[in-house]
Amino acid sequence: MHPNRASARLCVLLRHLRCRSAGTVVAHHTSGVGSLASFHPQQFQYTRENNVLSLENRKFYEKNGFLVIKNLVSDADIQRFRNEFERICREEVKPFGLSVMRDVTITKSEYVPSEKLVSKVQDFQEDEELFRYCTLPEILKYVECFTGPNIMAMHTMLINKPPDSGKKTSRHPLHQDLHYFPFRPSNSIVCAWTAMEHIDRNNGCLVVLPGTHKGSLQPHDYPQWEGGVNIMFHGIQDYDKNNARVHLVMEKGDTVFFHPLLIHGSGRNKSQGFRKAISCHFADANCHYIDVEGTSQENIAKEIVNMASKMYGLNDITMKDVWTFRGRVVKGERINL
Ligand SMILES: CCCC(=O)SCCNC(=O)CCNC(=O)[C@H](O)C(C)(C)COP(=O)(O)OP(=O)(O)OC[C@H]1O[C@@H](n2cnc3c(N)ncnc32)[C@H](O)[C@@H]1OP(=O)(O)O
Ligand SMILES: Nc1ncnc2c1ncn2[C@@H]1O[C@H](COP(=O)(O)OP(=O)(O)OP(=O)(O)O)[C@@H](O)[C@H]1O
Ligand SMILES: O=C(O)CCC(=O)C(=O)O
Ligand SMILES: [Fe+2]
Ligand SMILES: [Mg+2]
Repeated sequence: MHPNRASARLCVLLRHLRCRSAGTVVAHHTSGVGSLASFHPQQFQYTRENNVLSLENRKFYEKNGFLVIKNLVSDADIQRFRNEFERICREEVKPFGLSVMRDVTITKSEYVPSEKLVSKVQDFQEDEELFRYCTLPEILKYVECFTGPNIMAMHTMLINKPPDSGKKTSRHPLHQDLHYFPFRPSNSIVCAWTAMEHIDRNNGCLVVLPGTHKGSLQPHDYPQWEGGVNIMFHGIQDYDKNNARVHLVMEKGDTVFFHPLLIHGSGRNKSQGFRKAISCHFADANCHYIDVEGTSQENIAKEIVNMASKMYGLNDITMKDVWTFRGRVVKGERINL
């Protein structure tokens, strides 16, 4: 799309969304505890009752901040996501709003449209084929246990972790996703991350620090890595090195649901293949925006807002605008976000 047309479209959209949200009554969900939770002997804080999670599942998530569901997404769906990703890389389609990221070691190399030069695509909310992931009933069924029935898909990514160039830039530093999000409460946000192939320590699996979702949001910044760091890959500067690290070995279709405060990252890809995963962050539509000015999130907010302003040639964009623009309702109604 021509950049002027794109920014004109964005202006109209933002005006519309600002009007809409101005008239909305703010109704906060104060806790993640569902109405039937009181029938259980223990109180749950991070999950809601809806007859999908077994008691064992719920206890696991409450304690650890993540839950892996095996074989949740079909091979046929994953093949469709792969096909569409390849079409995007070959520039056969250019979904509105989508960002294509290359590894930091090759950002200055000549641009050839190829899957081998793309490390991730982000914000595919306007790509019907990839966005199907965020609407799959088998995914939403689980998401609802964390968000409740009004569900927004807030942030979408397909990660194509490249074989490491030798500079270790394929790592993703340990971080909490909440660092990027100007909405709360955190217990009403969940990430779904689906392995698109077998993923283990060799090709750079997810690494999680179980139980860290019970802590608070930590300050994040670029790690001091000799070989360079990818843009916006902030990490926690000093996390508890004694905390157990768990490497999540996953098969194609396996899906992990995790809390936005859970500290996680991913290791180097030592294989020759491009390790693929697709993910979406969902939130309860009742969540509310917060002002991150003066908080530890200010550094990333500045980067995100600058990037969006550059992308659309607009200079009065706010963090709330960026996230309002990215968000899509996938179940129930759009409320505050
Ligand atoms: C839990 C969620 C975590 C999240 O990630 S939340 C969302 C935050 N991230 C985003 O929104 C990323 C959105 N995308 C972008 O910022 C841009 O698309 C992106 C990746 C910079 C590419 O920009 P383009 O304009 O398409 O490409 P370009 O090649 O002209 O680059 C613009 C400037 O950025 C630099 N760059 C691109 N990819 C990089 C990388 N991987 N690491 C470090 N720097 C990188 C590039 O060198 C260029 O810099 P300069 O202008 O020449 O100084
Ligand atoms: N020394 C370190 N300091 C800070 N973060 C690290 C360090 N080493 C690894 N990490 C981060 O921890 C996570 C997992 O690392 P992991 O040890 O699994 O991968 P790796 O170091 O790339 O590979 P491996 O240890 O299997 O050779 C990643 O997010 C990585 O960025
Ligand atoms: O797939 C990965 O390597 C993890 C990415 C991640 O945690 C993120 O982008 O927030
Ligand atoms: Fe993350
Ligand atoms: Mg290591």
